[in-house]
Amino acid sequence: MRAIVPFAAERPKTRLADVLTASERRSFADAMLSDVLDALRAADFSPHLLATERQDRDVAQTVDDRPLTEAVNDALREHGASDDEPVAVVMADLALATPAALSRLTAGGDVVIAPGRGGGTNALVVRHPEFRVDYHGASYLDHLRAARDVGASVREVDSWRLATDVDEPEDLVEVLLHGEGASRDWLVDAGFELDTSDGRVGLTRSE
Ligand SMILES: Nc1nc2c(ncn2[C@@H]2O[C@H](COP(=O)(O)OP(=O)(O)OP(=O)(O)O)[C@@H](O)[C@H]2O)c(=O)[nH]1
Ligand SMILES: C[C@H](OP(=O)(O)O)C(=O)O
Repeated sequence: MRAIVPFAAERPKTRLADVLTASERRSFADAMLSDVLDALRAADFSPHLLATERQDRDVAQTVDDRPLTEAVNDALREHGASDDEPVAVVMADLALATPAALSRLTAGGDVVIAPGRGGGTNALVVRHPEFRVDYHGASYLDHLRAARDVGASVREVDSWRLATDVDEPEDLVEVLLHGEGASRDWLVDAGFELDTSDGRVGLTRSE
């Protein structure tokens, strides 16, 4: 199954600005993208990058610098999502995604939704030609509504790994705890460590 992977290349992960510089955020976002592409390929998806600028990677890609929703909807239109040719949309910041978790997206449903923590939509499979995305805000709720409006059935994938998109500094703790790939390695190389001194596990960084 084709999997569109949207990727904001120039100023990614601004919500991590308190703990990472702009160039570190670009480099870390790139490591997360590697993990997502690897996991998708291992789960037999064909990834297709939808990036705001061309990426020096061996992957099919479309460059589109418009906002996320417009770019994804155009890609859905172009690829013509249908029952015969479903199209997945998988975010590039799912650093904990495993092939097993991603494979759960492929079971039936006109629209399959893996919600993100905090109201977002981390992964979708679209089999209905009229379904369109509307990201940001509580996009999970907006996508349920959008599916209902076009008469599409919805199946939800309840997956902690797919629900954990890496947006805020506290999400880096989850990557250190549970990551298995380039994103975790990047954090370790950058000097991040778990802080288990008090209450909920936190994050420290060595100089
Ligand atoms: N193609 C494209 N992808 C985008 C765009 N904005 C975000 N994305 C991607 O969509 C996914 C989810 O986006 P966010 O969690 O908002 O990521 P972000 O924009 O890098 O992070 P913040 O600046 O902290 O909001 C990630 O895979 C981003 O790379 C965009 O305008 N165009
Ligand atoms: C793109 C957006 O991501 P979030 O801001 O929730 O990480 C969403 O899922 O609607």
